[in-house]
Amino acid sequence: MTSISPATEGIAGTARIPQSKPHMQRALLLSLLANAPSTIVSPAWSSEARSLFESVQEFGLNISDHDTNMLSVSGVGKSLSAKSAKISAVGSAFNFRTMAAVACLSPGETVLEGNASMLSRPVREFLSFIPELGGTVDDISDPAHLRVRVRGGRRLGGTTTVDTRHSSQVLTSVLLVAPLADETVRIRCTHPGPVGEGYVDLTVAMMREQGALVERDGPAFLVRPSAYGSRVHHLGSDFTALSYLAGTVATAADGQLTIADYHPSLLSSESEFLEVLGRLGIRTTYDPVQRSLHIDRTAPAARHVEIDGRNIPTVVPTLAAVAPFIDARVTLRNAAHVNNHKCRRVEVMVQELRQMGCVIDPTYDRDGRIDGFTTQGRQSPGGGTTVDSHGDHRIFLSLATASLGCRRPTTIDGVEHLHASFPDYLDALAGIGATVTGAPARGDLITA
Ligand SMILES: O=C(O)C1=C[C@@H](OP(=O)(O)O)[C@@H](O)[C@H](O)C1
Ligand SMILES: C=C(OP(=O)(O)O)C(=O)O
Repeated sequence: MTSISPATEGIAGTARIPQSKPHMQRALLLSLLANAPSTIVSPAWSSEARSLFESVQEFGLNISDHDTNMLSVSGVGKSLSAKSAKISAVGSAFNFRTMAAVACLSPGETVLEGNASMLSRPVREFLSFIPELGGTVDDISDPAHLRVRVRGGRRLGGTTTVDTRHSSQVLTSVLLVAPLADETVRIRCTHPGPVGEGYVDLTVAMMREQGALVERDGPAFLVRPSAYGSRVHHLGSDFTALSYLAGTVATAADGQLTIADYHPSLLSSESEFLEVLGRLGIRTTYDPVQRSLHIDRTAPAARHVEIDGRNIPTVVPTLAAVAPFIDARVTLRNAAHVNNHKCRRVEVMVQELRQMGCVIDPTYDRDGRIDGFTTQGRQSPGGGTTVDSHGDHRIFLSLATASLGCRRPTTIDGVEHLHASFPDYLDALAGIGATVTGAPARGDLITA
């Protein structure tokens, strides 16, 4: 068990964060689907990126050169075929959904498998794009695994309707493979403004950079047959990883931080998050020459800071962790979809923060679902307890952020899941002055 002590002396120093996981995953997929060589500069090797890397190799991605600074590969374009019949996405819904879409392009049969956490997420009932575009899909799950068998279509194309209320990832998955269909693909979204829209915009931007012909008209997309060309991918920084360190500027007794080698990404969710931090009184100042991001504390922008969680799903748990330490009321709404993740992230954060002694209440949407949280001003929670990260890296990271502001050390289980997005997190935390005990050796973290 890992224990994090109160940061009564404050935090200070310089830290580094990983490159963006969403960019890395898209870069791997686009590299497979490209007809030409691609290079990923400073690849971001989280366990989820590694697992996707293995999957795209199964479909034919070829490595030409690989060291810590550079990954050079060549893709197969439309000539996809799975070498092995089985692809494992472990606990990553992004990997499962995107690989299901990729399997649609492959003439053979592919079995995709995910762990038990994915059985309770909106994954299997949202694969109807496969038959709508001309492939077939059978659900062969058992109680411990989500498992589907996908067979690609002879002639892919047509119209598919995507439900965009629960996740943006299905839309991203269909979009990514659509240029390689034989005929034009039309995608109709059930609702205007998908949740996590910034991620869809990132998908479209990266597709266009590689030559895909994508048009958007409100909730409708039209993708014409086109080829993905060669690309050198420079990944931005991972703003969700940033959130856990930026949050410590509010939760620790005092302090300021510098993030070295910070590269703003193309994600609109990132700029939205930095704007929210500013309103909470966590100021970020970017120096484009030094490529550093300085973070310090100022006063919140209002007595009641209201946040819309729709486009910033990954940082909703971080904001819940930070809210009890802000000198203002904080209310975050429109985040019911964040309960569709590795665990029911909003509900779990409210529950575990209460266990640590925080006063935080859930908010409800019109259908009576928990859609956010509200706090009433700066608190001094007791801590001194053990909390559960529910097997979810983002919950561990968020609870660790809150732990620095408690009066007694907090023990958090699930450190082994940090590898999913931020393998060097504990070193970064120790480097800014936090006291962490019981941390495992790096090699003991889960690697896939
Ligand atoms: O496309 C992506 O890379 C992601 C999309 C979002 O998923 P949801 O729309 O399911 O929240 C986000 O939460 C996830 O961490 C990454
Ligand atoms: C993107 C994430 O999860 P998933 O792919 O499982 O939705 C995440 O937890 O960072």
